[in-house]
Amino acid sequence: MADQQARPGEDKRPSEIPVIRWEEPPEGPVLILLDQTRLPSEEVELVCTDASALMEAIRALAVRGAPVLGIAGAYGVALAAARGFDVDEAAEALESARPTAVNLSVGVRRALAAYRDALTTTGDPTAAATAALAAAQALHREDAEASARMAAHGLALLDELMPGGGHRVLTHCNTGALVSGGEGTAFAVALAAHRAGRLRRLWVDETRPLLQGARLTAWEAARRGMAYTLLTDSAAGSLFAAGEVDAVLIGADRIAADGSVANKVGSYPLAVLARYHHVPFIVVAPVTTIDPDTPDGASIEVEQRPGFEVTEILTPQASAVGGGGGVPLAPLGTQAYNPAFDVTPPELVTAIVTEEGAVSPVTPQALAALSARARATPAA
Ligand SMILES: CSC[C@H]1O[C@H](OP(=O)(O)O)[C@H](O)[C@@H]1O
Repeated sequence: MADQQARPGEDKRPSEIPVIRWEEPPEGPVLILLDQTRLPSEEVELVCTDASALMEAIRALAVRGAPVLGIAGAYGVALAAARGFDVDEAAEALESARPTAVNLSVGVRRALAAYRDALTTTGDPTAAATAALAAAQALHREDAEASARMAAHGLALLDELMPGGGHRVLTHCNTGALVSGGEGTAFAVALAAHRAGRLRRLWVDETRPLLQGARLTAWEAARRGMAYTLLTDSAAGSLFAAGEVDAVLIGADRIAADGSVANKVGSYPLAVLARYHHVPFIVVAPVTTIDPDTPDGASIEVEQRPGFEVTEILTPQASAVGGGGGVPLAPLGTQAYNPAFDVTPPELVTAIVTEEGAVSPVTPQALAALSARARATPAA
């Protein structure tokens, strides 16, 4: 098997284009995104001038991944305020763009609260717009700091579970710098292990149907000089059976109060495989992904996506929202089942790693204590 070998010393961010950035050209403020639907073949900027454009970008997964969705949602509220649009309408539209990732709502609501508070105290829409932007920028900074802390806690857990290093880690979907204000969540742990010389192999699930693993994680791992190997999702089982996986590291889009974890579809089968083969199944996510208002896994709304994402290979020209135009993989008219996420019950989760530390076993009480600790920790 011709695996990619580690390239010590090479350690570059995924792109020279930031994943998300706010700019204020003379014609008015804009939110600029690195269009993730065009990666890895093209590094293209997507300029959003209003919340509607940002909502479409979120729906198309041009910007994607729970933590950065929260950052984007907050900037979207600031954009609407700065450009004089109806802020409440913009907030509602942004929150509806993708229902499973709780961070989107967290970011939108944080900027909206800042806007409303400032408008109440000053009566000045400009001051309120400034407050919304400050909230988005603070969230952006905090996420970068949280990513670094998750990486450190996650590596410490890997070393504790598997003393001696040489970790062979399997990951699913994409959880690197493309989903974060920093270096990501689960991927950031693998990157920390690589930098410490303790990552023997990163197994990268391609992650059908939108191929976040093949298109994005493999690309990030290559830029970071990591030793990685791409595999089809269906090949993961044989890797476990061959004893080639020491741990599974995945992200999360929403963690219910009971510890149920919603994440990219295909995560739950990995949890079952990990349990059967006695391999740690580790979830890495910021505390803000823990949603105390969602009691259990059955309460999590799982986003259902269009069938053409399964029945077609989407070319850069084929919109991931408009649909069609891709290369058919199935007979025309084929109906497809396409949940974007699945839910893993807490009993299959070895640990949840956050910026406040790791929780294991995963219990409602431990998660509540973690959230309380985060609230008590001063923001960056
Ligand atoms: C840790 S955020 C990344 C998270 O988001 C992905 O979903 P999507 O690509 O649809 O935004 C996937 O669930 C990842 O684990």
